[in-house]
Amino acid sequence: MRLRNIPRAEGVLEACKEVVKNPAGQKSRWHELFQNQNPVHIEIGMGKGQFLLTLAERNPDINYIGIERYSSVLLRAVEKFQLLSESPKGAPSNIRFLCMDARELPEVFAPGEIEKIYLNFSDPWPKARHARRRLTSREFLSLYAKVLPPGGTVEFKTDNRPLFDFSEEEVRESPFFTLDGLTYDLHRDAGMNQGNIMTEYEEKFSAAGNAICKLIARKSPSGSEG
Ligand SMILES: C[S@@+](CC[C@H](N)C(=O)[O-])C[C@H]1O[C@@H](n2cnc3c(N)ncnc32)[C@H](O)[C@@H]1O
Repeated sequence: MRLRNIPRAEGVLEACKEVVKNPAGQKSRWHELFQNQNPVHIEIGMGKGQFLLTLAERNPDINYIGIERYSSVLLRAVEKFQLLSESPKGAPSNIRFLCMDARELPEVFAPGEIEKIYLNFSDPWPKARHARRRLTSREFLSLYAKVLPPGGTVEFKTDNRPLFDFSEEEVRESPFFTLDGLTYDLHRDAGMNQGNIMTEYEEKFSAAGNAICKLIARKSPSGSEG
């Protein structure tokens, strides 16, 4: 996506009460913010928000937090949310938005505070020297292990086969996670595709004929918290 941080975005995000302005101040208190004890699921790199908004509408008993590091991109998701609010059906009340880098996860969430992490069509960072920046690298997996409880999961989708192969390898070598599911062609895999919600990138790439890969990594009961 070309847009980065732009002044108009800052104003809209500031005014939106679903955008949490001081996420670190909510650490250990996310249930208070949602005013219920429902599980919290997050999407990192939520982009324009179609995936998480649909999930939130379908699952009112789960709390969702969309994380995006660029305000210009988060703006698109928030505008989608605001359009829904003005529609007769209204917007889901179980969703919040954070403008932050995933590297800050342990400052924002206490150990075990998140039950599921979604990563969809994450940036591939194709150069080997940038491998640590990939959201499925061992560096990020160890951050995820800090905020998930034992049994918590990371679900990752992409059409980028080199990134997917790298991610599978990182999970297999991880001391914190075990591979719990994998497909190289999600849309033809009845089991893994059940309840699948397409992201904006998924719609674009599958329309172009690309197979979508998906893996599920589960935090081991014995795995330490990174
Ligand atoms: C290729 S887009 C995919 C958007 C969306 N998930 C989809 O599937 O349509 C990846 C998004 O992840 C965001 N992103 C990348 N690294 C991030 C990080 N470390 N923390 C938060 N967001 C990140 C990017 O800004 C971008 O919006």
